[in-house]
Amino acid sequence: MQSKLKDIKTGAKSDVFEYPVMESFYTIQGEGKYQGHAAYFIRLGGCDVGCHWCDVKESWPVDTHPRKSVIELVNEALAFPCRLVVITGGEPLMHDLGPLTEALKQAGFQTNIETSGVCEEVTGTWDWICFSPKKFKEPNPAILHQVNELKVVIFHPSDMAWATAWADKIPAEAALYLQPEWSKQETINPLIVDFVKSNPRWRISVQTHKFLQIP
Ligand SMILES: C[S@@+](CC[C@H](N)C(=O)[O-])C[C@H]1O[C@@H](n2cnc3c(N)ncnc32)[C@H](O)[C@@H]1O
Ligand SMILES: Nc1nc2[nH]cc(C(=O)O)c2c(=O)[nH]1
Ligand code: SF4
Ligand SMILES: [Mg+2]
Repeated sequence: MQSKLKDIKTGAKSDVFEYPVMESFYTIQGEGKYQGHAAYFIRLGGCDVGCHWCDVKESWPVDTHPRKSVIELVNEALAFPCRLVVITGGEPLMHDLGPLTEALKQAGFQTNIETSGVCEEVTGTWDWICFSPKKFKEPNPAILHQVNELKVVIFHPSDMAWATAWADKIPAEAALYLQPEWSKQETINPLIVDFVKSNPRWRISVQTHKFLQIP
């Protein structure tokens, strides 16, 4: 295990650097480009974006979750056969993800992130950034040029124009997804089906893990 990495801000050794962890679990990525891939998820605590339809509101507090060190998190991930880690939350970019992602990469993991892009700074070394902007809090524009996947949740028909305008702000090769808000599929699915048939650069992402009844 690596023990010489230092956190760029605090100088703390990465193996003792700690994060609030709501949960971590081995599952199948249910959404977006990596849907269907086995992945180890690390869900960090803390989010102040306030989406009223958020499906993991228990993640919002930053102080109530047990803290785990980089070395613990990497060792837990290494216990499973896949070498794909997804860091999510909460809003994971609330934290300095440099030490965690550097250690994960040194251990041989692909590092993917799920983020709203709301952060002071985009930290971490990423193989895949899934950017899911929200109307409720402006993302940091610094993330835009690094985006690999845009995945916008559609709750109301009026979200469509807001969602699709983001495509002009990110790299042309980014994968584009519309994801129905889980409780609104009856009204939203027909809309996004028609939209993608007319705009085939876009794709649909449904939360397949919920249909499969897995974490
Ligand atoms: C829980 S969030 C955590 C990561 C980050 N805070 C974000 O919002 O991207 C993970 C993904 O779930 C999506 N999501 C959250 N609640 C949802 C819901 N009720 N229906 C559909 N997607 C949802 C988010 O947009 C995001 O793409
Ligand atoms: N299986 C599974 N796939 C996911 N993709 C994004 C998720 C998230 O909450 O960030 C998620 C999740 O919670 N479970
Ligand atoms: S940004 Fe993500 S974690 Fe935060 S409230 Fe919205 S969906 Fe939930
Ligand atoms: Mg989820």
